[in-house]
Amino acid sequence: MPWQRYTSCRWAGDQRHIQGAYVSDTVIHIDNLENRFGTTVVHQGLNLSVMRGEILGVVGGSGTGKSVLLRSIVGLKPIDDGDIHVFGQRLAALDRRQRAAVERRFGVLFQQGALYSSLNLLENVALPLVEHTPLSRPEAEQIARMKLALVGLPAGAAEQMPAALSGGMIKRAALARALALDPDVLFLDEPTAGLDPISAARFDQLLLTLRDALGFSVFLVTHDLDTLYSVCDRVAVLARKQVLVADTLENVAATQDDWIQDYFHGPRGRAAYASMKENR
Ligand SMILES: Nc1ncnc2c1ncn2[C@@H]1O[C@H](COP(=O)(O)OP(=O)(O)OP(=O)(O)O)[C@@H](O)[C@H]1O
Repeated sequence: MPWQRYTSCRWAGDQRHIQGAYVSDTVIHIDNLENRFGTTVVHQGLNLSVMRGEILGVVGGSGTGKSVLLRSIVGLKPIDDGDIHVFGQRLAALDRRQRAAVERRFGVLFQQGALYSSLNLLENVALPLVEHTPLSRPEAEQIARMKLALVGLPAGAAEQMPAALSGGMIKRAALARALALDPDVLFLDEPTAGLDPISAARFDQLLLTLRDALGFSVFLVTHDLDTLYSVCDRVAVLARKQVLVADTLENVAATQDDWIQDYFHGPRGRAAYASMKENR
């Protein structure tokens, strides 16, 4: 029983105070992960945990393997070594049916939004419900309308095609689809990329509000320093094939590492920090 193994580990009983709420569980634990493409080693000896209810920001230079890490957890990239435990279950030990049950508890928003261009917003959001639940199409569409409202889209948006929408609306619709099955963990790959600063800030605020209301955990790959400062409980830095540090933003920013110092204390980092202080 893999979960029994956890009970003797330091992080199993770890209690953290995250934005006003105590969380006491690890939902994802990655142990000694290795990922390769041919002779290119992307991850080696990578360790990381995601705690229940937290928003974990994942940062690192381009090509350090943030998206590959996300894809490994959600089952889109077979890992080459190590272990990933999700909800106390070792992924490699699960059969197809068990794995599908775990993956059903994930919501994923990919970098490009990834809506089906031939389906309107309502059909896009209803699709996972039609495919993965016994709901009838009218029932699925009723829930899809609620999800579209939840992310702040007007009722009239349901019948619109993705091509007719702004970037911010597409991100919201993609978020509605990621939330369709009421996930326990939401995976977001650069959700604010390509958005203007006002739309990006609104998206960040929406994410925070939904997390506080619904209590899911978030694995958030981002380059956006404003997002890190405004929504993340902890930040993990990927560098040199591993997670260099995973801690509060304050502790991460104080870590003595050239990339971290450049990233958090360069001009953009200082501006994001100043903006966060101003908005508090
Ligand atoms: N399907 C693939 N085949 C071969 N190599 C790949 C594949 N997917 C990713 N890689 C390589 O893995 C490495 C990590 O890629 P990944 O997309 O995870 O980086 P990233 O940190 O998300 O980068 P960015 O911040 O630029 O999006 C890169 O060197 C990339 O070329």
